[in-house]
Amino acid sequence: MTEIFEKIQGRSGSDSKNQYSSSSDPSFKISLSSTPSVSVETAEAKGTTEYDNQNVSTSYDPILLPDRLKNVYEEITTQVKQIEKTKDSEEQPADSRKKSNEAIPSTDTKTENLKTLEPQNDPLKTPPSSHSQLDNSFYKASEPMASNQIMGRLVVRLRQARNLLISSMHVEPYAVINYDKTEVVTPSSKKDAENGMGITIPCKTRTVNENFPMSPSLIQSELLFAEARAPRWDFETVFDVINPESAVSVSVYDRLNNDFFLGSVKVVPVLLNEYLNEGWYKLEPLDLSQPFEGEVNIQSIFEQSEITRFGPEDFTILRLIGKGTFGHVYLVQKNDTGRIYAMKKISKKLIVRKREVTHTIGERNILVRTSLDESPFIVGLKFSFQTDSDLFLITDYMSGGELFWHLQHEGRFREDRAKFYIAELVLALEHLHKHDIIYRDLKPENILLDISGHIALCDFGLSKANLSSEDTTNTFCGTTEYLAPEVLLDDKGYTKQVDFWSLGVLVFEMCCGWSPFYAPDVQQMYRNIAFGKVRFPKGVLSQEARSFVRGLLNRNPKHRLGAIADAEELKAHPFFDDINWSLLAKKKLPPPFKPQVQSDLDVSNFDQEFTNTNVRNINLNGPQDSVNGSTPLSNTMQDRFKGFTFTNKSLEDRFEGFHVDEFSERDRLKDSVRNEKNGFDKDDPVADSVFGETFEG
Ligand SMILES: Nc1ncnc2c1ncn2[C@@H]1O[C@H](COP(=O)(O)OP(=O)(O)OP(=O)(O)O)[C@@H](O)[C@H]1O
Repeated sequence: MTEIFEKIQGRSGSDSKNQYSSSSDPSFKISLSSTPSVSVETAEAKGTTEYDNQNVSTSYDPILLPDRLKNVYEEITTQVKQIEKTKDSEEQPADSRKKSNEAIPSTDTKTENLKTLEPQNDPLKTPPSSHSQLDNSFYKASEPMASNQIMGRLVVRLRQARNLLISSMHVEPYAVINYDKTEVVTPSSKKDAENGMGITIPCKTRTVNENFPMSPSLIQSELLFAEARAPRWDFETVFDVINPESAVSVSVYDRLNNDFFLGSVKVVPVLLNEYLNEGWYKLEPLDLSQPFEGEVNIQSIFEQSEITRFGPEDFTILRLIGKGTFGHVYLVQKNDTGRIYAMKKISKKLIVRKREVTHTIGERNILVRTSLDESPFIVGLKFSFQTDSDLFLITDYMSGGELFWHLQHEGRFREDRAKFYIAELVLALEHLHKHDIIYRDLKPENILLDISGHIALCDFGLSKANLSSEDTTNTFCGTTEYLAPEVLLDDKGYTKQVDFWSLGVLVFEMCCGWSPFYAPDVQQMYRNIAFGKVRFPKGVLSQEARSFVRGLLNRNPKHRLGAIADAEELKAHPFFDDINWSLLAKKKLPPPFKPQVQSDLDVSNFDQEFTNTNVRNINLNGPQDSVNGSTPLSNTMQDRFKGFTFTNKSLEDRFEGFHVDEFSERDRLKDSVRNEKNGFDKDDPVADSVFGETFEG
């Protein structure tokens, strides 16, 4: 990978910022997409220019281009502006363009004179973020090519930081690099001595009072402090590019001081083939009103790929990390980029046999939908494909493991830690509900932690899409302990409110260490859910937390917290008084717990029962277990899986109104529960009474 940067830098013949990389090869092309859109050859070649993509608009800074490309630049700019004009005259609203970079590179002495060439109101220019005083010389194609045209690799290199705001020289800065929900952790910074690099001392530390010259030991400690403020990583990683809107975000922490947060920055790279993005980017603090220092040097290069479809042969299985009802989940490595993912392999025969085809296609569709959209706290789908016998979902690997795993190991969480997870879950549910999706299977096993300790929901196998706020559904599904009473009892069906009930169960379980309705016997558990009292253990939950749980565990869904204004109501509850929702949504609130993860390949947060399994002989291209057998599925059956493969081509969500998987057990169960409770009227407002430590929803 280093070679790529060296190649590019070598070509441009300089190390300066934001250089356009040109080749000495006269046939070198600036190509904006794999299909003919804007293709410009260099002066030495024919010089033909083709344009046909109305969506392309970009801008280059001519000062940054080698001389021989300046003409080309001018030609592009003129043509692009013409395209823009045409678009404007077609009455496309100017503000329909997406804002791009959330951060801008900072200027340094070298780039100071390379300031904006375009007028401030140029729509192609990224608006500087309000809190930054720095100039912006970083552009992106404001309306990138259709997403199906952009597939490739983004090589990102985090070189170093400078002027970090640290209080002592004893630090071990490392960074978490995130692109399109894929996270990578760098090792701690290298000492400059290891790099053979000299170090620079910031001016202010060099002021010397002539009457009191600095002693050698003072100079030495000044030097060490300056060195600590400018850690060097020279770390490279490669990401798969699927969503052209995605930003590279870099967050710097201090490993030595309890993962202390030293700032973060977000940059949307220019996705032009082999274009070198480089700059010093100002780090942002959590609280933007505070003065803050620190910058990072980030380079990235996009390499376009011709491949638009992937299959099992493009991945290598490394470990088994989980088993679900319909298949196994593996830690895999993508062969071309080396990127690590989780691969869920689902047996077609098994889902046909269990009449779960619609749910499985539904899961894939919801993941596609949430992946193409900025969905916080939902595991990101990268690829989906199929063979004759199996379906495959490739998602970002959440190396922090299941919340269940941590809860099991720690017994229970402190309320502030539980609150953090619940708050992120509220945002995840808010997002799903806004998209008319009910999650229906909220439980600690389906809540994963990423490398930083943020949550990500996985397993949308039971989710139901296309259900607006008034709509009801009545499939009997979910995990017993978390089932809302109306799922058991209400013939008219249930609504999104079932997710908030499960959330109430979760808050209780996280803080108290057991589930409020748990019973070893399932029938008893149903009875507890329908009629049981909830007992709060003494001194565990604050008043606000109890009130929050009571609000959620209200048996009448019409009176449940969230019934009127969905997640907004939950967010406004006093339990969350100390949560800054906008910072939380941007993942800028530091998680209360950071999972121990040494590298991308670390599986220590998963059950050894899975991770110790030998996976060497697994054949992803054919049936491997007895359930698949050897008889192939009929063509009619295979047809039901059409559309599962996700190539990031135009998204045609095919959410069918489905009504499958009714458990025959359901009616029997309802009757038994009803018989127990004579006269229970589900429509009655249920008294929210609390008797000391006990309440009935
Ligand atoms: N992206 C991921 N990163 C890390 N681990 C994952 C990921 N996806 C799934 N897992 C692990 O695999 C387990 C099973 O995955 P999942 O719940 O999606 O499978 P399932 O077959 O739908 O399971 P279930 O039977 O519970 O419905 C998860 O609980 C988790 O431990």
